Amino acid sequence: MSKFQILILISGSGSNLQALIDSVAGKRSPQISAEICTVISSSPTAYGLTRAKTANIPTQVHDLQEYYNGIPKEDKDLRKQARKKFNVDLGKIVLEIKPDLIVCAGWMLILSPSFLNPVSEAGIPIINLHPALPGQFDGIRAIERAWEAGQRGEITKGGLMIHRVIKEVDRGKPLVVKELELTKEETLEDYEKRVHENEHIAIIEGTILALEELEEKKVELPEIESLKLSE
Ligand SMILES: Nc1nc2c(c(=O)[nH]1)N[C@@H](CN(C=O)c1ccc(C(=O)N[C@@H](CCC(=O)O)C(=O)O)cc1)CN2
Ligand SMILES: NCC(=O)N[C@@H]1O[C@H](COP(=O)([O-])[O-])[C@@H](O)[C@H]1O
Repeated sequence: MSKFQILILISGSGSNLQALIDSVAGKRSPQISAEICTVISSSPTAYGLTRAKTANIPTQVHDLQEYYNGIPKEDKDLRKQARKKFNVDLGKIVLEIKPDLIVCAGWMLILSPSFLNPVSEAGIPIINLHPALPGQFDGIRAIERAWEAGQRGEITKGGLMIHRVIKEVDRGKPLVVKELELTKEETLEDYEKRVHENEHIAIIEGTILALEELEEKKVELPEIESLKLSE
């Protein structure tokens, strides 16, 4: 029986991609029973591309800056059109590959409805790793912002989550949530290290949960089809 195919979106170092690569290869538990069909990076210099190539995983670069080339920063409308085409084209690339699941593992660009809608219509779920608790620090620099809030005594808990990707950034349904105590004595570097260690576990757990949901849907479908035929 063919294995589920996972497409992974990255933008940087790819340490979470590496955790998924190692899990799929059986080098890290729990093991993901699926294949990584493609890694797409938003940056041509992302070290994650090297990690993927080392693991013989096909890679592509989908660089927003290439879409912005020649457009002055001040030309907001033209840049908006270019960004929309970036999303439309990314959707076409993904639908051509037809993965079963998309994992955002450090993908640092907001995905617009021009991408999300066709992918959703194709029935391809997307999950994302975010280094903050649900509703805590949406967007970028979440680790730093959580640590700073801890330093100000505003919060005592930070953490990270794996969540469904919807239009509203970092507001999709959480699949995995890991809370981390924040103390004023801990340096940002040490907190960041703890976050990353837990991310590498959470991204495997979240991917397995998403695949299990796909499996359940696959099992349900024939039953529904057979019920329809018997009517
Ligand atoms: N529609 C969605 N897109 C994305 C989601 C999501 O939940 N819904 N998750 C993000 C990942 N992410 C946080 O986990 C995130 C990444 C980047 C940004 C962001 O503001 N990016 C800016 C550029 C930032 C910069 O480089 O200065 C942008 O896209 O213009 C927010 C959240 C993946 N996408
Ligand atoms: N908002 C998204 C976001 O901040 N994602 C963060 O990018 C890093 C990717 O690291 P990696 O490239 O080593 O996997 C991770 O820390 C992840 O939480």
